[in-house]
Amino acid sequence: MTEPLLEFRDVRSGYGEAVVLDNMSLSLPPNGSLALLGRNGVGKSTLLLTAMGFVTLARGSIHWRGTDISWLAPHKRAQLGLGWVAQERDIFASLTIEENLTVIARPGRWDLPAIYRLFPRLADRRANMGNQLSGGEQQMLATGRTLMTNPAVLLLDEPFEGLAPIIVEELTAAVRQMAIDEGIALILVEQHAEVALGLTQQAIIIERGMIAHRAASADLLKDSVTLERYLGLKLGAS
Ligand SMILES: Nc1ncnc2c1ncn2[C@@H]1O[C@H](COP(=O)(O)OP(=O)(O)OP(=O)(O)O)[C@@H](O)[C@H]1O
Repeated sequence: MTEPLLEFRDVRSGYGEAVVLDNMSLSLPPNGSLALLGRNGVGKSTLLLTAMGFVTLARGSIHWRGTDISWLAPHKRAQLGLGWVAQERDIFASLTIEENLTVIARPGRWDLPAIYRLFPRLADRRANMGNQLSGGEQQMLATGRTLMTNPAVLLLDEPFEGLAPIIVEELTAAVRQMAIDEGIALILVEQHAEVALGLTQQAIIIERGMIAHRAASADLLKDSVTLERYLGLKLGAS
């Protein structure tokens, strides 16, 4: 059996005394893709922050290719190949697009030409400053900047939030290319469940910090009862 790329074993984590995630066990194979679904505030972003080491573990362990990384600092996890794209996007406002892309780059197949092929909008605006970008361009830049570190897994936190439908389509195509064509593993936190399920192989639904449901994404997409029960989603109406 292939060793998982990233594994959570019975993880409990949170902020200070407040437990947000509990009994969290999941396993992401190399080239795997996982949608994290759930209503607002159930702990999806906290799961990504826990994977990166920004949120401290209270119990359990986190493993990368079989090695326990539970106590490794976030920048060390990034060096191992965990590529996190924050919900806030965190663009450097006083740097150009090109400078934003190269500032934390590491050698690999994702270099400037590859990012510009994936996001032609960024190529057109390469000299624009970070504070002169639309929300969609910021998201492309945040994603491109993380790809420039040549990660083995991308952790995307609500990448489509607040974006116009045409931009969502462009980004969806890019994510599909990364995940399906390029084989980068992916954990995708997303409010648009139908979009997330269309981009991933597996899905979990989180409720009050615990896994309430696991399924293959294609199966969950057809499971209107579960989607409505946990997400309040009526199929075709999202
Ligand atoms: N820095 C923090 N300090 C204390 N509590 C926090 C902090 N960040 C998040 N929380 C709390 O942790 C819980 C889970 O938040 P989290 O952002 O992980 O949820 P989420 O599922 O990603 O929600 P959303 O879809 O709204 O982003 C919430 O109750 C939230 O208020």
